[in-house]
Amino acid sequence: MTEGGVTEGGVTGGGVTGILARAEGIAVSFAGRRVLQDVDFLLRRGEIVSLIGPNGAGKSTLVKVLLGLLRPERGRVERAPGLKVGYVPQRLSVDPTLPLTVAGFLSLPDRRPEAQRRQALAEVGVPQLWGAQVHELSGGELQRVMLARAILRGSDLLVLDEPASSVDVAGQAELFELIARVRDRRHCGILLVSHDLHVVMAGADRVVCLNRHVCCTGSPEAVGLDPAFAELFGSSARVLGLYHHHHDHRHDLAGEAEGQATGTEG
Ligand SMILES: Nc1ncnc2c1ncn2[C@@H]1O[C@H](COP(=O)(O)OP(=O)(O)OP(=O)(O)O)[C@@H](O)[C@H]1O
Repeated sequence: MTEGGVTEGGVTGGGVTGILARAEGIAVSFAGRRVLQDVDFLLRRGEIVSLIGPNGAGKSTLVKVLLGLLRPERGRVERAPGLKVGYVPQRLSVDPTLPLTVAGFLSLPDRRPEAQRRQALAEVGVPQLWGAQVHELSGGELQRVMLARAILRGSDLLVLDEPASSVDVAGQAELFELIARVRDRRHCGILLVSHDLHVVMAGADRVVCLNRHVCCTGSPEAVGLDPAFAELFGSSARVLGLYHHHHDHRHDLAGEAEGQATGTEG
């Protein structure tokens, strides 16, 4: 039924290549409907990559494939041996009747020394939240606490789902500075997943623009100027400037590509 393959020993995390995860030729269908087609993706240690695309573009599906939570119908996935992934969700549903402080939450599922927990909270800029109740945190605070938890667990790869959705514009700039600092200090790979094009401009090393296939990829500047990006994001993309890159396919009304994509890894 499937030709998908997952290899855990094929790449050297933090070694010669520094590749944390790689996917090649990925295809996924749900109930006979193709949601990913011929997708290549690469993430290296020390890199911040933004995976962007409109709602339903297949971003979460690709992340699940990369993390080994979903087996692709076609293609190949490789992960660095023993890769530790820290997932920072958009929000977390916490039972408000369950008292749980941030300090306690940082020790889930296994206990961590207080000094390490305090240091992780300080590293993400919210040391004052130590005694706060998790269910009372704002969206932005919760994301920082989740980030602290991922740091504490020594994650090699941090995946942040819609990182900018719960914070205002000023908060977003701060959050992205923080993400860059975490990358510099921990030398982990960071994958930002978003349908919000502003995330593109927020300090990623590389942007991958997905709409069932990789429409364009490269530096934020190059992607911001790509007509494929403009086509996906409409008029809001046009404020980003001029186009210089060619896009040799169009999307039909169902979002399917007509013709060939030429997106290459930047
Ligand atoms: N388990 C599933 N069963 C059936 N269809 C699914 C399943 N998971 C995702 N899909 C469909 O696959 C498509 C891609 O979904 P996916 O969640 O990957 O998109 P996304 O880019 O992450 O979207 P968003 O930005 O809205 O979160 C959507 O049309 C979705 O309805």
